[in-house]
Order: sequence, then structure tokens, then C-alpha cells
Amino acid sequence: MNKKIMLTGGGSAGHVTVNLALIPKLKERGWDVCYIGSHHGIERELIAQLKNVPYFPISTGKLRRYFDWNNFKDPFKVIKGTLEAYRLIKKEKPSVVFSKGGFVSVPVIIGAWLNGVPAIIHESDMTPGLANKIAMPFATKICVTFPETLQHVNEQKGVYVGAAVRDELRQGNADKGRAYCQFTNDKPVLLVMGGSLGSKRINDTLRANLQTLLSDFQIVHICGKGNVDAQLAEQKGYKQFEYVHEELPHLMAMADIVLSRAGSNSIFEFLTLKKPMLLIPLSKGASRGDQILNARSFEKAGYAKVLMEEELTDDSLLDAIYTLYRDKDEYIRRMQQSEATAALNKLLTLIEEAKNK
Ligand SMILES: CC(=O)N[C@H]1[C@@H](OP(=O)(O)OP(=O)(O)OC[C@H]2O[C@@H](n3ccc(=O)[nH]c3=O)[C@H](O)[C@@H]2O)O[C@H](CO)[C@@H](O)[C@@H]1O
Repeated sequence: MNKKIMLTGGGSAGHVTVNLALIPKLKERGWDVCYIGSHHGIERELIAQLKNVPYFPISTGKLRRYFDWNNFKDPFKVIKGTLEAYRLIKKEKPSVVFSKGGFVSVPVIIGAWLNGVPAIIHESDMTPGLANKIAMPFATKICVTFPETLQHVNEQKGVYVGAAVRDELRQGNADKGRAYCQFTNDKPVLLVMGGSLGSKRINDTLRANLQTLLSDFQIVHICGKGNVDAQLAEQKGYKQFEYVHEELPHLMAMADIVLSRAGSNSIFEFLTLKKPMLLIPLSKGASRGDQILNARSFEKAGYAKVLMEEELTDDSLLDAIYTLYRDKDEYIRRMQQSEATAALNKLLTLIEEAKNK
């Protein structure tokens, strides 16, 4: 039986990292893996770093919930992408398609359906994103990260699997992280991560309070493409990166506490590594509000402290960071009891089952 799987997902790193977690496991189990993504999305850059994973770019259009002149052009790009995906699947003949969502995945799931190939979707957030909502009728299984999400998906197709976290994140070494950042052992480390694209609001508020925070913490700041502040390049105890690849496990390992957006993958990674986190979810104005739900769920479980963007000021940020640090052991104790990050094996089983149908 042909063991070939076609993966898709992109637009932001959050729509790729589950695939990055799965690829080595699939290869270990003898699967041939290929990937469909967009021409210029972050998925192309991330998948290019892997060996033996052919990448097929297709045309994609952004699906927006608001008015934009591109809304007139983009449906045609999606139709073109669907034709391209249909032809690629016909030619490559995967036995299963797996999607992590994002706009590029819609044509691929429809292309799989047109070819009669089973398609599995993984949804990371509490409520399904627009792309996954459109793709769901064409999928055979919909795997969810939060049990609450099952109520938003077709009963026959929905399966709770939890979060899929890359194995290498568990292999971090705090000393390597400190050496990479030229940090010392005598002050705790605050890791700041504004999602895979960075967050201007978090960057600005953090930098406005940098001198105060640096008297108590060393700070490693992942600030997003184009957001490094050159004037702070020489600041002792403060290290900025646009985006971090293979050193990320070490940076996470050395962090005592984390300040982050509430993207699903990131927060489950911090949960896996038992890092007390202060979450500032992306506001409802700028999104469908999924990060707010993610953050509230973690707050309720006692894994995170939450500060809403509308309440973000210099004082509230400092207060929240210092309170989190003071209470960190309580957060760690509660996170030690969680079993929410064991999805990889369940996903692999579902993929094997889909192939055999
Ligand atoms: C603005 C936006 O649309 N955000 C969405 C996007 O977030 P975003 O792309 O930020 O997604 P996540 O926080 O879920 O995941 C980011 C991933 O990138 C990795 N990473 C990040 C920074 C870095 O330097 N190196 C690195 O490897 C993280 O370890 C993580 O695995 O997808 C998430 C999952 O569907 C959603 O919850 C978010 O609402």
C-alpha cells in the first residue's frame, strides 16, 4: 500500500509548526512526505530547511471578513489554486492529505475531495478559523486541540487530540540559551514572544519599560520581521531576534517566565515546558477573538495570567510581570498536572487509519 502523505498549512508559523512536529515521526514510520504551500508564505521558508520534503507552491488568495479591494481578485486566485492542487494530488497520488489550516489549505482540501483522497484537518484554536470552516465539509476528519471545539464541528468528523508539540522543543539547554544571548546566571530570564509575526503593541510597551525591567530580569525578545530596534542593539541583558529557528528550544529552556501573544501553538509549547506565562491575546478588533478564548481557557486552568490589550499600560504590564514572577511556582505546579500535549501519537494513528480506509 502506497504510504505517501501530502501536508499543507501556512500563512503564519502557527499553521506550519504542527506539520514540522509530524514530519520526522511520519518519516520514521516509512511515509513519503510532500508539501503544498503558497509561493511566498513562511511555510516555504520553513519547509525548505527540511531534507526530502518536496514543496509544491500553488496560487492562494486571502479570505477576509472585511472589505478590501483584493476581495474581488482573491476568489479567482483560490479557484486557480484549487485547480493546481487538484492536478498535483492527481499526479502525486498521496493516500492521505493532512492540513494544519491557513488560507493555502482550502484549495488543497477541496482538491483532495475531488480526487477522492481522505483529508484530515487539525484545528489549533478554540473556534475554527475561516479557512478551516470553509474546508471542513470536504474533510474526512477534524482534529481539535481544545475539547470545547468539538461543539463547533460535525459530530461524525470531530476528534479531540490535544496539541502537537515539536519534540526538539523538549531538548533545549538553558546554558546554551544563555551563551547564545550572552546572559549571566545571576538574574532571571523573561522571554517575550509576540507570535510568529511579532506584535508592535507588545514590542512598544515592553521597550517603554525596558530600563525598569532590566534591573530585575534579562530579557530575550522575539519581536518579528523588521521590528528589531537598532538603538537597543548594545543594551546589556536585552537580546532581540526577528524570528528564531533552531536555537528556540534553548531560549525557551532558559526562560523563567514568558510574556506572549496567545497563539495556540505557542501557549501549548510553554505548557509542555512548564513556563509560567503572561498572555496578551490579540484583540477582537484585529481578529476573530480566538486568542482571547485560548488565553481565557489557560487562565481558567491556572496555567497563565491574562492581560487584555485594552488594559495594557506601562503600570499594568509591570504589575502583571512582577506578580507572575512572584507566583511562578504555583503556575508550574498546576502545569505539571496537565496532559494536554500528547496529540502527535493520536494524529499518527488517525493518519494510518485514513490510509487503510
Ligand atoms: C496573527 C494571527 O493570525 N495569529 C494566529 C496564528 O498565530 P501564530 O502564527 O503566531 O501562531 P502560534 O503562536 O500558534 O505559533 C507560532 C509558532 O511559531 C514558532 N516560532 C515563533 C517565533 C519564533 O521566533 N520561532 C518559532 O519557531 C512557535 O514556537 C510556534 O510553534 O496562528 C495561531 C494558531 O492557529 C492562532 O492562534 C493565532 O491567532
